[in-house]
Amino acid sequence: MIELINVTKIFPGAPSPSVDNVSFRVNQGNICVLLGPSGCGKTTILRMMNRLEEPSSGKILINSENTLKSDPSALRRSIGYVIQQTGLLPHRTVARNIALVPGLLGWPQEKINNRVDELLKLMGLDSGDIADKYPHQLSGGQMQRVGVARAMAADPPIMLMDEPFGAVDPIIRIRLQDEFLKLQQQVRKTICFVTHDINEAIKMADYLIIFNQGRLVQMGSPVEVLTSPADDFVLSLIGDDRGVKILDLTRAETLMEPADNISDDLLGSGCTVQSYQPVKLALEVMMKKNQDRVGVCRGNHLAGTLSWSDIKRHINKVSGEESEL
Ligand SMILES: Nc1ncnc2c1ncn2[C@@H]1O[C@H](COP(=O)(O)OP(=O)(O)OP(=O)(O)O)[C@@H](O)[C@H]1O
Repeated sequence: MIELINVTKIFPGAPSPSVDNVSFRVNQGNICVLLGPSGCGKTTILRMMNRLEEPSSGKILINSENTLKSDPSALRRSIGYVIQQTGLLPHRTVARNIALVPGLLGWPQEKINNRVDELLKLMGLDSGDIADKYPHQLSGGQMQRVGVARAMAADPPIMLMDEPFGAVDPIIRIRLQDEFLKLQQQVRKTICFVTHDINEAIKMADYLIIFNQGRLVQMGSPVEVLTSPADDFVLSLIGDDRGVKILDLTRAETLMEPADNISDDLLGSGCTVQSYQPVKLALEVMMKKNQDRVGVCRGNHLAGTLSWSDIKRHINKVSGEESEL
């Protein structure tokens, strides 16, 4: 749906390209996360997608159309854009901020009002309480939700999200991430999401693209990147605890031993997880219950068990370490 082909951006007077010969594709309905340290060119890439910047060379296709041949205003109205500072207009109420793009597109007022109400509900905001407030009267979390609602107002198929949850505290941030992932299950937008937070990247990404100094250094699913980092830079970016991060992405059923000869005692003890839940949760349940294995259930039925030694073996395998932990 979005494709970059050999895109380079050199700002006037800059000693080196901010974006250096970058090519990648974002598939429809996926969240593609651009990850990398500050200044590696992530924001510039997003801004080139909606023509707030122009590439020095190369091209960007959206639905196979070269964006440089489209009308920039029409292009921007067809793409939702969320930035860290939310970009809300301070002199407009929440409702009028959300109504901005539908208004520019000439929607009838009643349709706009209904859409504003619908979006506030979707974002878990009480319309009666918040619609007539101004941005400075909102909490950080509310402001970020309104920023996302505004970007979604005209139901664009593509959303560009630049550190959209960066300005809130870690607890609200996790809540906003969870809410957004739940919402994405319903709306299935094509999303390019920028962050420099590895944990956020792993959590949000269907597909991860890593940059260093304007260059693309690795792309793949979070599990692929964690299990096979391309070089020392990626290794340092993802951190020493990549084994633990993988446990958060691995479903309990993939490591369990089948339940053939096991009694159902574990079921009674509450020392269980569901088959689709992450191995990391299984580890937490084990520690809480002071056990060295958990039951892995499908619904009410015990499908297998997962032991501490199964998990250790897995961590050693993905970390490529010979030694026992
Ligand atoms: N308008 C501009 N003029 C000149 N240089 C710019 C401009 N915009 C960005 N740059 C430079 O391009 C490089 C990449 O910046 P960019 O904002 O894309 O990085 P980033 O990875 O998004 O960083 P951050 O995570 O800090 O937002 C930086 O060196 C920055 O100084």
